[in-house]
Amino acid sequence: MSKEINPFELAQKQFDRVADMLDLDEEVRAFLRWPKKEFHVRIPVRMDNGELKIFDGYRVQHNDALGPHKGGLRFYQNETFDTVRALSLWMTWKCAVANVPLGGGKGGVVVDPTALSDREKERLLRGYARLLWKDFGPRTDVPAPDMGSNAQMMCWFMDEYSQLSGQYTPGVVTGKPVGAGGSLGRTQATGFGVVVCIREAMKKLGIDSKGTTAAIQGFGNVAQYTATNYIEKLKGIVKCVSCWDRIDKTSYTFYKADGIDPHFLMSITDQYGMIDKKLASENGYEILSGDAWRSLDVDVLIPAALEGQITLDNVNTISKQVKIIAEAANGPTTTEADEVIKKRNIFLIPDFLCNCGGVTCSYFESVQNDANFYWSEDEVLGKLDDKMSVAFNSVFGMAKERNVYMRDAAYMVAIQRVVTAMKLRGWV
Ligand SMILES: NC(=O)C1=CN([C@@H]2O[C@H](COP(=O)(O)OP(=O)(O)OC[C@H]3O[C@@H](n4cnc5c(N)ncnc54)[C@H](O)[C@@H]3O)[C@@H](O)[C@H]2O)C=CC1
Ligand SMILES: O=C(O)CCC(=O)C(=O)O
Repeated sequence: MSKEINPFELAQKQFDRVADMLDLDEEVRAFLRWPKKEFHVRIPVRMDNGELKIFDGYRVQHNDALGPHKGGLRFYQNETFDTVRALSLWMTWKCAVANVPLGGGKGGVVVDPTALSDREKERLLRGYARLLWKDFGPRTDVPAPDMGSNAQMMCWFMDEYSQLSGQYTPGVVTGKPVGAGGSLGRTQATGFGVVVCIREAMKKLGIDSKGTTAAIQGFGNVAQYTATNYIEKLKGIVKCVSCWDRIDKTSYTFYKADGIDPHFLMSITDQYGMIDKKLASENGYEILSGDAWRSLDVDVLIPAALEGQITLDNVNTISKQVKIIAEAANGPTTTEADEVIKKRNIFLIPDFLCNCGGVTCSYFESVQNDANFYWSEDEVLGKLDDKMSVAFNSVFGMAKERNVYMRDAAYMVAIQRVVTAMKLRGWV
């Protein structure tokens, strides 16, 4: 997110706006505007060259009225406490809108993971787990992969926690590899869920998905499976994806007028979502500026990389052809840009609804860990489709009933569920 946009202020602004619309009690607001617990740790790591480096790590637990705190652990060089705070609020609303019995949390380590060897990454991850393990647990707080982290890292977390607690505890973390307590379907779950939301939105808008076009920002976990599912399930065309190029220190858009081939691009993309520019260009891809994805003539725009990507400065570059913005990333749109999107009557699928497929599948993983019984991929994705469709339709129903913007409707559904649980538990 750019320096001027503070994501925590954005998350609080979005909440305040709906709190006003719901005429929410002052005490409840005060409770929900801030996280319940916050941790800042300094993690010492012996690097491969013998040097000792200290990394800052955060974990923020926003609300656990509906169940244990839940949310990813990011490894990102520009991480800030406020970004993690914002993301922990959004996790609370995400779990509530998905209707899974979980609360909100998020973690982050200030580090460029691409600059670490695998062994350094393991030491850093285990160091983070050692400092905070008493505040994690299957009934307390359960992390998951997020930007810059992956299934292998979750497995190290699970192992460190299990060793420290003296008990094999797969449910302390989700997004683990299949074969080490992970669930089939988790890798593609977020992108799969994004496409279920787009499918449901198209049904409501009377759009036949076949042949529709999309532009995607990013090409990491979420963007990759959004692209494959958009093409395979909706029979649509993805015109571009994009990525951050850490060698050139800039971003690029990879464009093909008749549609990209995500499987080919995945074969030339590294574990951090960086596409090989040379190989792409040799295979017929046009390499455009990092901003180009936003202004293409497409039906669906899908930010799937970072916070703060659609702002007042650039929202008017969005093509008149765009009918749907599907927010696959967390917090990609500022409140000022929201006003323009509303006026232009572009249908918005808000982030914590659009990308709740990941945490919903994480919930399925916890259920399987508790039962020590594992489901087939079809079973996982079938249940995910059902839950995502219900979540989409509950928000759409609220938007119609109250005649409000989809983001406000998603907040209304989520806040009401969280506040009901808080009241039932006697917290407010
Ligand atoms: N992985 C998951 O299950 C979930 C992720 N999210 C959110 O989705 C977004 C993406 O997450 P992942 O795909 O997991 O991350 P990732 O780390 O796998 O991929 C991030 C992608 O964004 C690209 N990128 C980074 N900076 C960029 C820039 N300035 N311009 C263009 N591209 C850029 C990277 O090159 C990479 O392709 C984040 O906002 C994350 O919080 C939300 C829900 C679940
Ligand atoms: O799978 C999870 O538990 C959380 C995923 C996440 O961090 C997110 O949805 O932003």
